Amino acid sequence: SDMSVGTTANMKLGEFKVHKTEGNARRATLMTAHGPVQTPVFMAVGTKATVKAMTPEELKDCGTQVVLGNTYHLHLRPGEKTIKKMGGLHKFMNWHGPILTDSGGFQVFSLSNLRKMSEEGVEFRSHLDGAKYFISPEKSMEIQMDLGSDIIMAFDECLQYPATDAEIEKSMALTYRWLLRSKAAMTRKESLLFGIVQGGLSLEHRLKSLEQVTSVDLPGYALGGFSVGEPIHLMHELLPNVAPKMPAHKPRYLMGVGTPTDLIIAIDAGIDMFDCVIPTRVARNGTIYTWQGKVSIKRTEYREDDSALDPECDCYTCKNYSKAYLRHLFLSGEILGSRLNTIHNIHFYMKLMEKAREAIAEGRWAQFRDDCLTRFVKKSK
Ligand SMILES: Nc1nc2c(CCNCC3CCCC3)c3[nH]c(NCCc4ccccc4)nc3cc2c(=O)[nH]1
Ligand SMILES: [Zn+2]
Repeated sequence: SDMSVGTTANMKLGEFKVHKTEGNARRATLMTAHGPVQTPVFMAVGTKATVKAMTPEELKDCGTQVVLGNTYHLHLRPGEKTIKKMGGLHKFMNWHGPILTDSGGFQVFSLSNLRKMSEEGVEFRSHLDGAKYFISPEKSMEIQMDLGSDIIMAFDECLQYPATDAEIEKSMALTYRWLLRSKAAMTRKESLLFGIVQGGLSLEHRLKSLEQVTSVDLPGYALGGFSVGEPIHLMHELLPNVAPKMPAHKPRYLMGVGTPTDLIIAIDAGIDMFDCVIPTRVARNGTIYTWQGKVSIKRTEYREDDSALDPECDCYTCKNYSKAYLRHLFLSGEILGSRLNTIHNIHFYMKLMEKAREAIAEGRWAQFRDDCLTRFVKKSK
């Protein structure tokens, strides 16, 4: 499995070692201050210093390697200065593996009632109590460094969809200037700064932003501006024309993506890292991902169904509970229902990535890709 690619001993901080490729897909290892990350990797979203409904031990048991923190939320509550005083985010949330934090820009645009944008940064009111805040590239770096993040995202502007060519050009130019300020302000040597490529859904602008952002020497690069309301096929069509053009020996992170099908398509295009709230969010709403497609646990047909969520899954939930019981918990609004469904969905996503890593390492990625796409796009029940 993951050790088939040999040892990660004597890898330097930030080193990205590509062990095997098959087409654009690659099996690699990224070394962080909190240990190696085996890629392709799905990273669990822990917005408010917790991956909702799961303990760190359960995350580890499901194969989680990296947890995401949220600069915007943690800045508002409890504040990065408090978390720093408590020993940093790893100690605060008792997660001692790698942590990646987003830079907060995307969250400001999607959560707060924005007050005003300027060259300097973004002024906004908190979605919690309406208090006024200001985030800039410098402030975002300060917050992420105070949190003790292993992978820090540059402060960018994520354009909504649709956007005109003029809006795209203006925004990606600002994102580039903010990247230079982010790099100048990120002085924490244990942290890896990733740049973010924008450019909307336009290949021409994507390649221009790619050229600008990758002209800045950084340990990794992300694709932002996707999964922002565009028809998903547009992203599927653009990825194979953009991802392979990103630096081959640096990690490629597709932000905010996605469903199991999205992950398979993106790995095939050359993406290494992913994050999305889908597996945790839809679990709490009773939607379960399985190797036979999606299951909606509330369906009446499961009322007396004694079988596991997924006969092909070996997670704690599938080994110990029936669909009937999980349907009962969901309909009763029981907290245990959220916990058990989340454990399964996170385990499924992590197992999907583990199988993808093994398939690439063993030269059978094309077969695995096609098998997954057949399984996942089958109608859901
Ligand atoms: N800096 C930055 N972040 C982006 C993010 C946030 C990624 N998760 C961050 C975690 C850190 C903590 C919180 C999240 C994105 N998320 C999405 N789509 C999510 C779409 C989605 C929403 C709800 C359900 C399913 C899909 N597109 C994104 C684009 C950008 C971007 O350009 N720049
Ligand atoms: Zn399971």
